[in-house]
Amino acid sequence: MATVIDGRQLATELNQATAKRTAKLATRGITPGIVVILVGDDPASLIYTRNKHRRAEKMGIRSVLEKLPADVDQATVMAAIDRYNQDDTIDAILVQEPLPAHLDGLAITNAIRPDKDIDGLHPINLGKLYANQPGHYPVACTPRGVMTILRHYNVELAGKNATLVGRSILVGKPLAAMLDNANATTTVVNRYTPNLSKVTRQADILVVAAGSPHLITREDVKPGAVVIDVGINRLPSGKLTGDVDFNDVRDIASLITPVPGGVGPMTIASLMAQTVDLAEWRQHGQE
Ligand SMILES: Nc1nc(=O)c2c([nH]1)NC[C@@H]1CN(c3ccc(C(=O)N[C@@H](CCC(=O)O)C(=O)O)cc3)C=[N+]21
Repeated sequence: MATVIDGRQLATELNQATAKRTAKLATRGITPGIVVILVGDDPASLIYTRNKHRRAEKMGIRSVLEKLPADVDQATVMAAIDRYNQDDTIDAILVQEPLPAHLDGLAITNAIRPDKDIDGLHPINLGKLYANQPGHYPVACTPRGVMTILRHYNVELAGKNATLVGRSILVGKPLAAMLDNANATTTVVNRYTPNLSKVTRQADILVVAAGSPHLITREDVKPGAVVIDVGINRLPSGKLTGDVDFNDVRDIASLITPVPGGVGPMTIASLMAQTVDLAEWRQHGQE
């Protein structure tokens, strides 16, 4: 029977550590600041954004919510980015995904100052991660949270097979780079991969971020594997469920994340920790 990873508990511990760091910065008159730019009124995005805002304010991070209408034009979004790039009270800029199709998301991502790029999506930050460069730079918060979970539960990575189902720029791609940098042998599969099950069954660490409810069942999992479920799917009943059929897989895995209460809370906690990192790094750059 697998140990169920307690993402909420781990997030609470990380949030306490982050709050201590903001308290210390406050004695120097520094308040880390994050802006979340939300375009339109997608209900799921509204919930996440409000959660982030509440969490930030609770831990001494100034949080600004910039709500723009669904039909906003590109120039207005670019002007907002430019304003926050220059605003010294803002350390972190997050543009909530998904964006409406009429907007050029790449141009928006590329306009964010790399040292304020809280999602680690700017090509400069992605390139540094891919090259495993030393030094300080932001990385995507969900993968960062997953790496923290793996470290906390002492999951050995060097020499292990890590397989990722999903290759998004916010999760699969950066997490594959992080696992590779930690000397795991990484395999990234996608919807065109033949014999998916055969590949996933080789995984010592299986990360699923495909956005497909209960895609992974026990036949897809190697006995004793560590299973990390990044999927968040809302069922018609309103219940949240992951990309892994938790009840089917839990007794074959050694460690498994639940949904909710697994990766999600760690994403938010990592976002807060990295906002404080960005504030500290910028401060050091100015000294
Ligand atoms: N630029 C950008 N960066 C993101 O990091 C980003 C984004 N856009 N767009 C949407 C996704 C999704 N995401 C979640 C974060 C926390 C939970 C979370 O805390 N989930 C709770 C449940 C929350 C609930 O009940 O709804 C849990 O899993 O336990 C979920 C989803 C960040 N995302």
